[in-house]
Amino acid sequence: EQQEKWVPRAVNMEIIGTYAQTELGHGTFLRGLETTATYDPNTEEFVLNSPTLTAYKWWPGGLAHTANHCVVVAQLHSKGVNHGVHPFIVQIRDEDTHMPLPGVKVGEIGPKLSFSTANNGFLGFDNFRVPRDSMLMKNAQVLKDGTYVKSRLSKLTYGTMVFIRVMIVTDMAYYLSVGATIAIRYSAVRHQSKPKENEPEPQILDYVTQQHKLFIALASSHAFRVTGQWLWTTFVRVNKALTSGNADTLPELHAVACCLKAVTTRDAASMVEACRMSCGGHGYMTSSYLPILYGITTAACTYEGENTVLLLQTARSLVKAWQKGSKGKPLSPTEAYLMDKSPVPKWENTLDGIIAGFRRVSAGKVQDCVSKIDKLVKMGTSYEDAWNQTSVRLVAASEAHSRAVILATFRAEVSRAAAALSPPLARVLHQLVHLYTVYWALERVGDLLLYTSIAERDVQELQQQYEDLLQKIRPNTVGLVDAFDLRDEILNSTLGAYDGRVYERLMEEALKSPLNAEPVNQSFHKYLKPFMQGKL
Ligand SMILES: CCCCCCCCCCCCCC(=O)SCCNC(=O)CCNC(=O)[C@H](O)C(C)(C)COP(=O)(O)OP(=O)(O)OC[C@H]1O[C@@H](n2cnc3c(N)ncnc32)[C@H](O)[C@@H]1OP(=O)(O)O
Ligand SMILES: Cc1cc2nc3c(=O)[nH]c(=O)nc-3n(C[C@H](O)[C@H](O)[C@H](O)COP(=O)(O)OP(=O)(O)OC[C@H]3O[C@@H](n4cnc5c(N)ncnc54)[C@H](O)[C@@H]3O)c2cc1C
Repeated sequence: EQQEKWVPRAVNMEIIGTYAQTELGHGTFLRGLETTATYDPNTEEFVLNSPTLTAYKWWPGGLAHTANHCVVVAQLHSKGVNHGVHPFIVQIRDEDTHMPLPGVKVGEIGPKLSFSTANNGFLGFDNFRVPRDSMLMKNAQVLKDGTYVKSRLSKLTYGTMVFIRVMIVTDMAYYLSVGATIAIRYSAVRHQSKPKENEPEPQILDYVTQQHKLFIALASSHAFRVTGQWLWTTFVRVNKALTSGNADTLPELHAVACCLKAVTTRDAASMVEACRMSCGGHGYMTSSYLPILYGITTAACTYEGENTVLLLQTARSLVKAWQKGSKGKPLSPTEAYLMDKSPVPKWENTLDGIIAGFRRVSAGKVQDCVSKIDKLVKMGTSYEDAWNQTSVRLVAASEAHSRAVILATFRAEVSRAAAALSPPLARVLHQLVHLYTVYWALERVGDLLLYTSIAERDVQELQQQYEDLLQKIRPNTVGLVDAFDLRDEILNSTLGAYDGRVYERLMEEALKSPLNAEPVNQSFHKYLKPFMQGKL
């Protein structure tokens, strides 16, 4: 009945909430969170407290001035025992006056790289009492007398984070579609330089280096949208199993959500930055929206699980899978390829050949990690230290695994959908799959040379395939970004507007600057003039 109590009020916006988990002192290590929730059986209440400065919640979006409730993650104490972190729904502001309630200290954390509208806040409790039913009791419970009833699976507390990580993959597809639309439309409008003296300045979109910078962002948007849909379907299936008490598929979902969130956010941030730089000086204008878009995508590399930490979570799963598989036990579908012990096949410069190559790279890296860890442990190093000393390789193995998942999913889903598409559209989408796959083969050619039978002539041929694909995709580029159908109001960009009136829009925006309100700014009279007269 807790959902009946809280959900309708949240849906109709009586409750405006946020997720208050991260503290000044801990964001990654959840078992180290310091906020306490101590059960008082005499009053059937929890007493929330921030015992130290580092216990203050810090970062939750909307916490500073918007939220009047929040989900607080705190160490649950009852009958003198600490049962670990649990979620509590807590009202922090009066619903009429919006004043912080007594015992609640809340405020804004200050300027950030971007997300300037998110009023991320801090929150401290001074022995703040909440009723027993504030504890979200879907998984674990505390009875009236303070008896703690354990969840059947402690990690279910972490379920919110899996959900958001799943959603973030699709978010990155969207942000890349915005960045690609702005940069490609601008590149179609911008003319620059004179490679041929007797011809007009060409569109910068005709420079192959510009195509190299931008087409991968376009292709990645589709790759991440398709992968995000696959991941969501997987999430729904796992959650259905969880509701019937079967948690067998949760570890695989956690592992694949971690590495896909990490890889898609890092790619999105770096590709949006490439979109910005491909627009020259005008890409550095806030009015282009690209700097803001970079701020949004790079934040995703940190929030909802810092990328390195998440890649190491996946690596933990890959190492365990390797050890399980080596004992002949069955592996999860996404990790089953790790046990492919067949001899390394002759390299093929085909999509299937490249996907198989990435699986070989991932399996080879995982095997190398397991060998290094085993060797260190045999020499007397603790497992934890051996893990840490191998962690750079573990992250690389995780990335290779993630790339293999994306490549295979993108190819499979487009091939499946192609049958229902017009031949011209199917052809263009296949070109994007091909470009994405060959791009990453070239980006990771060192790994392929180490773990597959790819030869120098294959690499030369892949480079030529890549350059041919840039040429094939060029005529459809503007059509492909128009197909994202992003309205000008959403793009919010002087460079990406549908009508292509870039220069007029740049000047219109510039004239809105408060510094253009008067021909001589008062700073001249206050600082420059006295300085020039030697009076400062
Ligand atoms: C509407 C949608 C909107 C989309 C987004 C919009 C923008 C959003 C705007 C901004 C929003 C930003 C909002 C925010 O930023 S909210 C704050 C986000 N914060 C985090 O993500 C914290 C990250 N840290 C952790 O998750 C944990 O501390 C980790 C995992 C690192 C270690 O933790 P711990 O030390 O306790 O665990 P362990 O490593 O010993 O592993 C122990 C076992 O547990 C398993 N395990 C671990 N985790 C999970 C899991 N989750 N599901 C299932 N299983 C899990 C694990 O596989 C292992 O299994 P085994 O190997 O023992 O079998
Ligand atoms: C824009 C934004 C919005 C946010 N919104 C929210 C929100 O709404 N609610 C909320 O609760 N939180 C929110 N956060 C906080 C976010 O979840 C944390 O910042 C994130 O979990 C990382 O934790 P941290 O900041 O403590 O970094 P740390 O974990 O301290 O990371 C610092 C460095 O230490 C490394 N490191 C840490 N642990 C390990 C390890 N075990 N192995 C190897 N390296 C390690 C990391 O890789 C990283 O390089 C937000 C953050 C941002 C930037």
